[in-house]
Amino acid sequence: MKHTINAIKPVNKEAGKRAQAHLNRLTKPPGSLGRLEELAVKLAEIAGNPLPEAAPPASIVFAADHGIATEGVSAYPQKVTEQMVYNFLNGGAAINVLAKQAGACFKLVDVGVAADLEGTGLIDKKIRYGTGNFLKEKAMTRAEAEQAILIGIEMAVEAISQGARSLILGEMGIGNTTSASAILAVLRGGHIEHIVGHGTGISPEKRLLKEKVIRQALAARKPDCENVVDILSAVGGLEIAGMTGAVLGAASKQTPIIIDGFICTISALLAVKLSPSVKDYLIFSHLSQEPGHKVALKMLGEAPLLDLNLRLGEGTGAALAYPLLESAVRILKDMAVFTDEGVPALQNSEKTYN
Ligand SMILES: O=C(O)c1ccc[n+]([C@@H]2O[C@H](COP(=O)([O-])O)[C@@H](O)[C@H]2O)c1
Ligand SMILES: Cc1cc2nc[nH]c2cc1C
Repeated sequence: MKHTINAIKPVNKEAGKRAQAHLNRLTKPPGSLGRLEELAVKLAEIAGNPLPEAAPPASIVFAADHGIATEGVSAYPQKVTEQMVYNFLNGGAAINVLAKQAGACFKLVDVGVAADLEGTGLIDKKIRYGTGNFLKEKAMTRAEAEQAILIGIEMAVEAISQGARSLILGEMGIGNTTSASAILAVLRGGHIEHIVGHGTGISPEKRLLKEKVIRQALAARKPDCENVVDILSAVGGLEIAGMTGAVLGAASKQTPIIIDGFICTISALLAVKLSPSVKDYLIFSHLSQEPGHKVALKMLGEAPLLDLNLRLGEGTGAALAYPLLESAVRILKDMAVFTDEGVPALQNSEKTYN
């Protein structure tokens, strides 16, 4: 992990300036493509190249179970994590559809599902059969948390070595909004009412129970808010740690990583805590309905690209935002520039896309 963190460099601001200068010469009023221009500059900074690439993307979903689910904090039973893994492997989940549309290769990584799984395409990196119920015991050992981060690094680096030029990050784990909310509460301090939400769709009464469970668990576990591995081992999730690793791995390889909803953003927050330079490699796709997401994004000083009332996870919001990266790249590469004579003939581009 140290080796990867040391390999994370600040992004290349000079390449971003060159991209911005190019954007300003394109046949449009300066700045008129708004946030798409910001995205183009960001991609140039990440790649260290004013003409960056985003294609092809790879979609990586980390799956794991949560002992805290037995406290009745989710609308669904733990078994659904396993059922959804088979759905992912059969290509029937929302992320399969959206990753295919984005032209992404899809990877499903089991870091801690509480069942023995088998199937074509499954990447078996199981560390344990779900976390411990962190109301009663630590979620995992520090060694397990570190191992999950290392697996995440390995998965991201492998996808990039196989040709991915951007990553679409996602997760699956019944109960993981409770874990993510607990982590956010540790990092942020203060009251938790505004960060605990309805997850998969729990009732107002269950949401109050969820709040109580988190409050009691934090009082019992007392994680060190300055230590990412300690936080993960106290109240974390194996897939949350895996995604933190994937973020570190992508940043170490100067590759943009598209962050999905609430749980994924909490993983990103942990990665930024480990290495502040990571932040400039992250693209926040959408605003989740989970209230803690707004809080976490504010801590990072980030505004997501989309707001579609999503709360599914799996990387669906990240996959939906991916085409915007490709649009930013194509604007940089394919638009005509103003000449001394004014607007050039508009049929200037010979490039076509299928
Ligand atoms: O991505 C989000 O913002 C998001 C918000 C709410 C729920 N989820 C998904 O729903 C599951 C967690 O919800 P819960 O209620 O079981 O804690 C997990 O599999 C997540 O992928 C995801
Ligand atoms: C059906 C279902 C699908 C999911 N995908 C991500 N989290 C999920 C939670 C449930 C319950």
